[in-house]
Amino acid sequence: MKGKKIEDGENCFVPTSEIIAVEETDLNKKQHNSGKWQKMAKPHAFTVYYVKKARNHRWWCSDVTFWCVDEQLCNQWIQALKELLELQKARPKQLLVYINPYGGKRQGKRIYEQKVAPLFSLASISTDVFITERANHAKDNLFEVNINKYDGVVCVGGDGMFSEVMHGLIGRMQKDSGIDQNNPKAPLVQCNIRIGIIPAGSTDCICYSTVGISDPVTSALHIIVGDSQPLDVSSVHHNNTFLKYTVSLLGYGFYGDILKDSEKKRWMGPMRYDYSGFKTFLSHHCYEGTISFQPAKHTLGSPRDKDSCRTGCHICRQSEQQLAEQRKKCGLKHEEDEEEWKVIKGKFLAINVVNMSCACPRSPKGLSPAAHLADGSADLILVRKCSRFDFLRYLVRHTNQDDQFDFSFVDVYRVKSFQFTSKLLEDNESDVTDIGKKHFGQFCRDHPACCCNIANSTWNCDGETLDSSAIEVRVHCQLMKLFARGIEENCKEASRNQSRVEQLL
Ligand SMILES: Nc1ncnc2c1ncn2[C@@H]1O[C@H](COP(=O)(O)OP(=O)(O)OP(=O)(O)O)[C@@H](O)[C@H]1O
Ligand SMILES: CCCCCCCCCCCCC/C=C/[C@@H](O)[C@H](CO)NC(=O)CCCCC
Ligand SMILES: [Ca+2]
Repeated sequence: MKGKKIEDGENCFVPTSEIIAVEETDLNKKQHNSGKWQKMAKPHAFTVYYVKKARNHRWWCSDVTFWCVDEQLCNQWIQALKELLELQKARPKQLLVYINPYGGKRQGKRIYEQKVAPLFSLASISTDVFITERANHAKDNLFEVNINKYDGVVCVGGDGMFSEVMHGLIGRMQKDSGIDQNNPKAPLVQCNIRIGIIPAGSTDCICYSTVGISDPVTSALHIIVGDSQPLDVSSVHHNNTFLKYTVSLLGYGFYGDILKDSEKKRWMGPMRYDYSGFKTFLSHHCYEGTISFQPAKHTLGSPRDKDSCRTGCHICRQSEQQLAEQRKKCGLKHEEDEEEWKVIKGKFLAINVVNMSCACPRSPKGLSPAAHLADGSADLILVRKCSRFDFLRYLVRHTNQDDQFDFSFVDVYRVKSFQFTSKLLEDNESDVTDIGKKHFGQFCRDHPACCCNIANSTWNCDGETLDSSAIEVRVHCQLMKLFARGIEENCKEASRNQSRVEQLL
């Protein structure tokens, strides 16, 4: 925390919504050997802790101390400011915190204890902290806990840990409402308990794409001020069996293969993705199959838009209104969907379905820079078979400002539902007696030199592996909420204005 001293004639402007706490100042701890109040016989003081916005969407906690001789006046100020804070009804008072001690660089516990817990305590937030001992511990616990006691759930970890907590919360919500998750057409019940993400994983793409930075203090402050960001969630089914939910990337081929390989190298920490990424790039496998999807006609945007989803996004707001109208009309009844399906067959290096941009420190604009957080759609990115050099050109564009969709071998669609069946499964279903296929080994029969893999790939579902050669995906508009506000526009400008006001007044 940084301290700030306001000298005579100087003023400070902070909106109440960005005040973290107000406290009487302990004069024994505070040095007051400079300034006009130094001459005060018996000074009284209070400190206001507030959000300071820095560059690149980073927030930190700053403070300013006010001094006066009149004790009563000082107390009146403290009281008045505390009353103003009480009016901030969206702020959480009681949180349930899950820490994955093994995510990312295994720093989750330290990050929480050193950077986050002191801020929660400053903001008078009570917490029940649960350190996980195994995978799915948090998810299982969410089915047992008295959830109504909490104003939110915080997960300290990476995308995988977030996914676990999300599955626990959504699953619990459906169970309590008697909704069968195995029915792919069931209208799911919205989850109103917000999730806060304290990034301590390897990619932290969900945090980065919803806050604009992967920084534990920034995320803690978004939780404290009670931000709320709705989020689309896609459900993944196979043959009327629920498999998983996804909010960031559902990827087959390249990203699935990276993940599968990297799971064996967890001991490497976040570096495992670089190692497996390089290996998978060299292997250059493509996969054959059939894709069907329903275009998302209800939303105004397109994946080729130049504008990205930002705080208060009008496209997401419009989807929210549509959702509310639909609920009024049909309640929880399933609405028959007659919309057309498009079918594409081919050989692909990567099939990616993204519910959000998937921006992360490795790729600051993400896999689909114009994807929206809460518009009820996902972007389907198809990377067809191409040369290694072309695929590298495509990948490099994830790291610079060039358009990664401007390639003849890349197609992108905004969809509301999607299906995939691998060629292998189609062949097995249509011709189970074709023994030659079973004996031919792993690679393409027609072109042994080509890299088309007859074996299936794996799905990368928010960083968790999922093996299924046929899936059915459906986007559920704004199924859940995060303690975030989306990425703020002109953050630098905002921070410059704040400091200008501070200097001027
Ligand atoms: N105590 C635990 N021991 C082992 N695994 C755990 C434990 N707690 C949670 N997990 C599992 O660890 C997996 C990975 O965790 P997490 O997402 O936090 O880190 P990561 O994979 O390094 O980061 P990212 O997902 O951002 O790439 C999750 O699937 C989660 O279910
Ligand atoms: C020559 C330079 C080429 C550089 C190419 C960089 C491309 C980076 C794109 C990153 C996209 C991340 C998508 C997010 C996926 C997460 O749900 C998942 C879980 O955390 N992470 C990964 O699968 C980890 C995926 C890691 C991929 C490397
Ligand atoms: Ca979306």
